[in-house]
Amino acid sequence: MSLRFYDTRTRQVRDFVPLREGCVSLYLCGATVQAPPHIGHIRSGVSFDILRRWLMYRGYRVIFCRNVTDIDDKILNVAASEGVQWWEVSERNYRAFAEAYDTLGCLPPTVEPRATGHIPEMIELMRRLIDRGHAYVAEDGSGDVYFDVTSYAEYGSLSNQRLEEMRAAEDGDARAKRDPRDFALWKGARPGEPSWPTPWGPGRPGWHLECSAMATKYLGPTFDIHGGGVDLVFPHHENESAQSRAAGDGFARYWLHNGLLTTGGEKMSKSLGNSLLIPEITRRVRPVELRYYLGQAHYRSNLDYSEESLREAASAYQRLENFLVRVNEIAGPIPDDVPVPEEFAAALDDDLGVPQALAVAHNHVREGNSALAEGAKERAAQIGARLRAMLAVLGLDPLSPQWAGSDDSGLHDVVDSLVSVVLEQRQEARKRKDYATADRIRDQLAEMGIAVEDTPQGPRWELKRS
Ligand SMILES: Nc1ncnc2c1ncn2[C@@H]1O[C@H](COP(=O)(O)OP(=O)(O)OP(=O)(O)O)[C@@H](O)[C@H]1O
Ligand SMILES: [Zn+2]
Repeated sequence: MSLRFYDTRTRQVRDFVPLREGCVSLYLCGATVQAPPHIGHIRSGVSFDILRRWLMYRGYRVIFCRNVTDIDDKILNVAASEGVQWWEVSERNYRAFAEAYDTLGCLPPTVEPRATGHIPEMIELMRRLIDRGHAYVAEDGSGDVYFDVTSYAEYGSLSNQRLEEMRAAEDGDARAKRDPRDFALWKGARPGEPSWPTPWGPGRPGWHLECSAMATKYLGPTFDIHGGGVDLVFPHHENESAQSRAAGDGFARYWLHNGLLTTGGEKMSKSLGNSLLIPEITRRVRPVELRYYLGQAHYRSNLDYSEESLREAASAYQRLENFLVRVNEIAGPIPDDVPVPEEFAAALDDDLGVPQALAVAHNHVREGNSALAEGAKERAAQIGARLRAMLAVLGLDPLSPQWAGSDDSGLHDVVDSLVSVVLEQRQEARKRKDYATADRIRDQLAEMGIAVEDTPQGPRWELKRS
C-alpha cells in the first residue's frame, strides 16, 4: 500500500510521491529561541522525528532542514529586560532546544540554519518579489518592506480563507502599509536594535521571509514536505507560501501540521505562562517515557496534558520495555534487524497512524507474555524481535544505545547483585516456612520501589516508578 499524508493545502489525505525518487526533502519550522523549550515544542519535534524515521524505514534518504529563528521581537524584548545582548538570549536557548531534542531522541537535522546567517538569501527573495510587483518598500522612510497581499490571487489558499474575511496583519506600522493585511517581509532598523544592510536601508528580517529563504536555499525552489504546528498555518505558513510562490518558486508540495499540546484545552505557550519545561517532566518520568507520551497520540490530534495521562503513558511504555527485557534475559540478545509486521507498516503508511501502530505493538506484548508463561521461549523471542523493530521505528527501542542504561549508567548491575542477595535470603526464609520474614523482605523492597514477582524460573524484580 502506498504512503499517504493529510495535506493541509488540499484538506485531504493524498498519496505521497516525492519529487526525486528515493529522496525526501523535509522542512520543519523550528524554534524561536526566546526561551527554553516546553513540551509542546518538543511534541512537534517528536512528531516529525517519527515521520522522518518512517520515511527512512521505507527506504528514503531524508534531507531534513529545521531552522532556528535567532532574531525576533520576542528575543529583543527578553534581552532588553535582562540587560544582555540579543545573541546571548538566542545562544542560550538554542542550546536548551538542542539538548531537549537530544534528550528526547530526535535525530539531529541534516542542516539547522539560523535566520541571521541567511540575510543575502532574504534580500534576493525580496528583490524578486519587488521586481514582480508583489512587494514594496514603505514610503514613510522606515525601511520596512511589505508583501502586497492583493497582488497575489492565491493568498489565503493554504489556510482556506478568503482575502475579504482576513484581519489586519499584526506586524509593522499600519500607516506604512498599502493594505492592513499586507505583512512585513523586512523591518526597517529602529534605534538601538540590531540591523543588517540592504539596498533599501538597514533592518532585520520578518519571521515569514526567513523560512522561505532558508527552505529554498537548502531544499530547492520546490521541495516535498513542509511541517510545523497547526498554530502556524496562518499567518506564518500562508505567508511563507505566498512569498515563495509569488516569487516564482513551487515551494512545498505537501503541508503537514502537528496538533497542539494543550493544558485545560489551551495551547501550551510561553506567552500564556502555562509552559512545562523538559527538566520538570524528566524529573517525574524518564525521557523515553516522555517521548512515548508525546508520540503516542495521532500527530494531528491535540493532546491535553495531565499528570495522570503522563503516568499512564509511562506505564504503557514500561509494559513494552519489561517484556523486551524479560525476553532478553530468558532467550538471549534480541536481533534488531527483522522487518516490522505488515499491520504496523500499514498503520504508519496511512498518515502516520501511530495509535494503531502502537496497538499492534501492545498486542505483541500480550501474545509474548502468554508465550513466556507457557515456556515457549522460541516464540517469545520471535515476538520480541518484531516488537523491537517496531519500537526502533518510533525511536523507542529500550535496548538501543540511546535508551539502554540511560536510567542508571551501570548502577542496574550493582543493584541487581544486591537485590539477588536479599532475594536469596527471602528464598531461604520461605524454605524454612518463615513466611513472616519472607513477606517482610518483600515489603521492605517494595518500600524502596522494587517489586518482586515469583515466576517458575524463580523470583524476578523490577523498579516500580511511583
Ligand atoms: N503547544 C504546542 N504544541 C505543539 N506544537 C507546538 C506548541 N507550541 C509550539 N509548537 C510548535 O513548535 C515549533 C516551534 O515553535 P515556536 O518557537 O515558533 O513557538 P511559539 O509558538 O512561539 O511558542 P510559544 O507560544 O510558547 O511562545 C513550531 O512548529 C510550533 O508550531
Ligand atoms: Zn517557519
